[in-house]
Amino acid sequence: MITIEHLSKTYRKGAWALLDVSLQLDKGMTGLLGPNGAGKTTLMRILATLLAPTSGQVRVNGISITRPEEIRPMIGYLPQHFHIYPQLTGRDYLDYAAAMKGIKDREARRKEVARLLETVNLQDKADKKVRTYSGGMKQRLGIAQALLGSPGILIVDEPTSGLDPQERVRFRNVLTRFSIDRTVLLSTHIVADIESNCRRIAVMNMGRLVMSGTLGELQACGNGQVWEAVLSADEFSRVDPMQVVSTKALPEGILCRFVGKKPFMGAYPAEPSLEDGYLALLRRDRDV
Ligand SMILES: Nc1ncnc2c1ncn2[C@@H]1O[C@H](COP(=O)(O)OP(=O)(O)OP(=O)(O)O)[C@@H](O)[C@H]1O
Repeated sequence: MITIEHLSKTYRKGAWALLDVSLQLDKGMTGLLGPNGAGKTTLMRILATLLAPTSGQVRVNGISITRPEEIRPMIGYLPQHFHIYPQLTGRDYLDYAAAMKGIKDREARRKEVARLLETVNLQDKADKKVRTYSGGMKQRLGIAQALLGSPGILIVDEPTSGLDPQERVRFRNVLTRFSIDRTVLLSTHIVADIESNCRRIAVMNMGRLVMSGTLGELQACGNGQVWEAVLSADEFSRVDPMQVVSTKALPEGILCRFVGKKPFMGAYPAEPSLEDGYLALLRRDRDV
């Protein structure tokens, strides 16, 4: 369990990258959602003890992150961008990463690496060089690296950007399996990644936590805020494009969806999706 209390971070001469964030993360997968620059990576790097906060407290299973040597064995971290030497094989890379994590005994390392290669379903490619891996295979290798030593907490930063849909689904399934008996924090700006995986959601915007709750609660943020209308091409050309969140071509015209205030008289109310709830929440936050 992770308890975050009044956490703030400012980079040198910068604005607040995090401002007074308080949040509790329990077992299971929590989705961390937010637009670019919301503060997700900053928060995750602090939790992984790679960055010191400016103020506030974080406890991992009751231990303060001011004691990183005690925290690090409990946490696996997959950063947004991670470097693997392309000349190494997947197996050699994991062996190296296991040595860096302090698994000194060669036989113990061999067993741990074999176990993780199987877990992320890379055993057939284990002895191929990383430069021959697809994006999804590299991400799975990244997850294997984060799982070295079986940490109870997994922090994964925007894992599916750049993956094709098939790889995304495979990667999500691997993560879902791990979240059953672990605390997993998964950051993304792709709402669909959260929808299929997460029990709970935290939404950040401009360094602040603007919502924390269930998927249903986020979806409900769109209640009374979602509108649809079928427009002709001419009518569509006169609509402010910033107001339209999606369109669909129909035989009778263009079905447009709007989030926010009723855009014009002829628009009719529609049921919000999770994405609509998220957009409504961000718009409300921007307008206050
Ligand atoms: N090393 C740094 N030095 C100065 N400012 C930084 C640094 N890293 C991040 N920031 C700033 O802190 C804020 C939060 O950035 P952060 O990377 O945490 O957001 P994010 O939600 O992870 O964004 P993205 O989805 O684009 O990865 C941004 O305004 C960013 O410009």
